[in-house]
Amino acid sequence: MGKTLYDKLWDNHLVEQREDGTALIYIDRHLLHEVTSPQAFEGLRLAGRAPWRISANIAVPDHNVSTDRTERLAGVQALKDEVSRIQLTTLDDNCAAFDIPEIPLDDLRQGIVHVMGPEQGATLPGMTIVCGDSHTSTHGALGALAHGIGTSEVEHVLATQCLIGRKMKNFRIEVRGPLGLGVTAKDVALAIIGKIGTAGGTGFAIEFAGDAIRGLTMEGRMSLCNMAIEAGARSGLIAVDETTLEYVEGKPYSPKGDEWEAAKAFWSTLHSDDDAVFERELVLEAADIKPQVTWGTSPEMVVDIGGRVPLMSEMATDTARSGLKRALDYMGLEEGQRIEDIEPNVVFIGSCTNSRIEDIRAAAKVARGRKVAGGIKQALVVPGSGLVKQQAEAEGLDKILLEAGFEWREPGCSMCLAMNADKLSPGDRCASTSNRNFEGRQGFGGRTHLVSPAMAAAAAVTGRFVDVRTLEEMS
Ligand SMILES: CC(C)[C@H](C(=O)O)[C@@H](O)C(=O)O
Ligand code: SF4
Repeated sequence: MGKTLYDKLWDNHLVEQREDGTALIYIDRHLLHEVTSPQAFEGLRLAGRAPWRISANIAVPDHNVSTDRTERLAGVQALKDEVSRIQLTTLDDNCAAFDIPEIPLDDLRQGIVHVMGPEQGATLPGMTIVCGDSHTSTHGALGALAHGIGTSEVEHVLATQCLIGRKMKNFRIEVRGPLGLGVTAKDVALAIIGKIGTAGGTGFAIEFAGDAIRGLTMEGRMSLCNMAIEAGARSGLIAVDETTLEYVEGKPYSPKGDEWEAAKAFWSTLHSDDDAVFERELVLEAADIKPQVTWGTSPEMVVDIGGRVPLMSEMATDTARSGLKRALDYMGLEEGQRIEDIEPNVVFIGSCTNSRIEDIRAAAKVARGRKVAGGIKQALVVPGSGLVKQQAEAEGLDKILLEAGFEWREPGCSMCLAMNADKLSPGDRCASTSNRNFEGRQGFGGRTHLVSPAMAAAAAVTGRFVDVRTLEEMS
């Protein structure tokens, strides 16, 4: 019987399979950030242990960093927020004490851990990759087995380079046919979650397949795998192809010379066999996927831009009715309200879902020659890393965005979650390219609508949600 891509990656890293279903797997790459590493380092300290394989680790600050240029230039010690300052200095101190390679805050390569990894070639096909962060699923876009771990597991991986786990089941989601103009990987991710729900992928590793997926750039593939966790799956995967190899070639940590040739030959085997068996399969037609907007407090509360908020009468059960009521109350929306009548007052373009160069290009394309609408009090564009920022500036994208009235910030998680100075105020309504719209996610009382970068930029320049495909430049 053939193997799935996930089966191959699992088997290649299996150290020991136990009869009770648990297994020990070897971890090739461990990414660290400031939020989930302090207790792990403390654990090592208390146990008198040292990291097992120093070179497998790479750390970067991202969640608590300031995205304000002046504050950034002043350095970590000058950071106004005390909690953030402690988090960041603790990461620096721990990396220094345990010899862990760290990309510091003032380094051009600094950025959101899930943007930095692939960019540096720290993420490579065929690897097992973990990080104390649920969006580690992002890295599966390169044909790696990648998932988030908890803080105690961070300590375990540091100490042993291994992880105890259970094999997941295989779920293939095939998206057939080309995506329409103005429809992006983000829309595919949201449409899938709208269909299967936030628990639809629980217990599975999802392999995204089909020509719509093969047609995505690496940036798009990362956006999609990033959101596998929002569909309940700890890992998202995409088979290695020419697009993957082209992306990986020449990255700082990528193999070179003969090693590159050998790696390439091996990586080319990293796809599901024709006769591989998936426990669950789903097929979607790309032509049916339109730009998506979430209206509620879970990523599965999502509709097409042309759609409307559900009606109470459409809910089948009392639980569904009270769930809808609660979401509508929090979001300040009416049942049946048209999405195109919703007016955000904040726009956030960034996060590990959508802060790569192609995302900034998409936003700038919509912003070019237009102005941020009067009702928008803040429109932030936050590149995912210093390298993305540099590339965008080389292409003049910062100028286009600034000209239109957007703010152009320093890299970090920013307004994706309220762990730094970029926050929504109670009642703010944000068109956001991030991945979670839970209550309070972007700040206490803040309301989040998840969209693609082009849709967020369109909302910024029109002051309401609008089908980006109807804006002149896109047609
Ligand atoms: C802080 C971290 C543990 C968390 C995660 O695991 O995802 C964060 O990145 C998030 O997006 O909520
Ligand atoms: S950008 Fe958001 S989702 Fe991604 S790692 Fe940071 S906080 Fe988590």
